[in-house]
Amino acid sequence: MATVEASGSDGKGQGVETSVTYYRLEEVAERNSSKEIWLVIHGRVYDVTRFLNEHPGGEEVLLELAGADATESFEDVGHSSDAREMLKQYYIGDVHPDDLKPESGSKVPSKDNTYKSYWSYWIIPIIGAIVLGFLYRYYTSESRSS
Ligand code: HEM
Repeated sequence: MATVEASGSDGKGQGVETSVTYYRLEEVAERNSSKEIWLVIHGRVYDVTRFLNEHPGGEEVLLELAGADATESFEDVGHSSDAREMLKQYYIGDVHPDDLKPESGSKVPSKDNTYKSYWSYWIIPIIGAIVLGFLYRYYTSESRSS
């Protein structure tokens, strides 16, 4: 089982391979100067302080996103697989589950909406057909009786 630290302050895994340190977004946001730069990419926290001068894309872009979620910018650049491999060196932990954007959560209501729209899509024509059936029977029975 993973050892979970609810709020890491030093980011050390204490040598346990399976341990995950969770960081609140507030903690990440504090690391936003050139002294210490943390970034969030795909829900993972990276300490890129020592990478600042080595980044082929320059230090400015990292400084701009310091303490924030850089997922979109990281993906927009189309980083190579080598760049993605490099991420591992700077990984210090995960964003606390309570702070994760409801990416999967938002799928549930959208599924619900699809479900609802699916029903409204079918129920209206079905009710319409039933009403038309009744009207047809009503008029045909009336014309027969007169
Ligand atoms: C720890 C995070 C990051 C790592 C390890 C990383 C690594 C790299 C590497 C290895 C390259 C060379 C090209 C490649 O191999 O893809 C690169 C280029 C670049 N990176 Fe990053 N990067 C990181 C974060 C970011 C972020 C957050 C941005 C924000 C926009 C960014 C913007 C760029 C740009 C603009 C280039 C230059 C692309 C080019 O000239 O073709 N990088 N990065």
